[in-house]
Amino acid sequence: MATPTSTQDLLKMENIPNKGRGLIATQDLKAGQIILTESPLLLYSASPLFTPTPSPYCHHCFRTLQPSQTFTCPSCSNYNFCSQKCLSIALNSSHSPWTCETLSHLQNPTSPLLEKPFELQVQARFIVAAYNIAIHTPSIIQTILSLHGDPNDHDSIVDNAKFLQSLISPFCPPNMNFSAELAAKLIAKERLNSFCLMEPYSPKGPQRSIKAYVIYHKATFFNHDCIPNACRFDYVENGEPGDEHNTDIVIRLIKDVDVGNEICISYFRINKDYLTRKRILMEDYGFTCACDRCKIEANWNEGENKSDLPHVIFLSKFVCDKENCAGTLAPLPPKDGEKSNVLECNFCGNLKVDSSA
Ligand SMILES: C[S@@+](CC[C@H](N)C(=O)[O-])C[C@H]1O[C@@H](n2cnc3c(N)ncnc32)[C@H](O)[C@@H]1O
Repeated sequence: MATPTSTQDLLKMENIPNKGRGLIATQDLKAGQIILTESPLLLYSASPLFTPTPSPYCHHCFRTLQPSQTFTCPSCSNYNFCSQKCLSIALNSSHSPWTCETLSHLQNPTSPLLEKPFELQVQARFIVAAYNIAIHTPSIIQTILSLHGDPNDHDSIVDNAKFLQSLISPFCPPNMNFSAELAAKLIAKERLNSFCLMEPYSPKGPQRSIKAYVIYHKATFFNHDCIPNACRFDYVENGEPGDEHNTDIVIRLIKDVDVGNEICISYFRINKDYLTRKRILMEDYGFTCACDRCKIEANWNEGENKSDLPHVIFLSKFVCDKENCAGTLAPLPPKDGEKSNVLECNFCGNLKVDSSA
């Protein structure tokens, strides 16, 4: 596993034709290079408010809880933490007294959220987390509001915001101007800019589900490409309990990138077929991808020999072939200026020697 190192400012934000803002290389960069390591602006649980079993993850750092070492919120008894340190930090930040009290009301058995879809229950968590940040660090909310996304992007945003605001407003501090309009803007930003922290990989288990959502300030400006030149790693289970850097995002290059070229990630697993990618990108992100791979795949004829196409070669090299994985492989960081011939999977962590390097 690669140890994240500090990253200099290797990226610059620019307007990219037909894509909005994007990130470009400020110098020639090598495959495997870590180009960004960044801590969350906002992090919240993807677990619905009403579930039959408690979440198996620390409610602050999202490491897997060890049953013999669980620390519970002394006020609500609903939330568990992996260590005394995580609990103490959480009580002054992510699980502040305001959050604790508001979530307790929303999770009351008479709560109107009980019968609502899981998606709305998770949105309630997001609004509580965002308002909690607004109370303690208002500048972060201004940053989130400056991101891409508009309440009119999706039919349900305004209605969901009104409903959630009606439930949360009785607990809002009177001096804070929290409103349904603000909630709608926040939901719109969250929809387009959040990353998922996934459950640990298991070769036998079902597809991994999401344990938390995270918004990062700079990483959110990576645009999508179906043949990305970078991919995202996280090391959530690493480090000592209470060390919060485990939720940092690490972006590593898959290929060399020349100065001035845009660096893109894929917004989902790279092995998805053309029609699935097209649908997700339109429904979830509101755009049609015009990358080289999409242009070719949109016009593919049945029976055509595809094995020598650049993106087919790319996929055969950089899609992890471990059972139940299909993560993206990227070289380990270069050492002493030398590129590594070992590829690491960003889902399962498997290491594989690249015999073609
Ligand atoms: C997470 S934001 C990326 C940063 C964004 N470009 C900005 O200006 O803030 C995602 C949005 O960027 C745009 N985007 C990302 N990749 C794109 C692409 N390949 N083609 C067109 N638009 C893209 C879409 O509007 C998408 O909803």
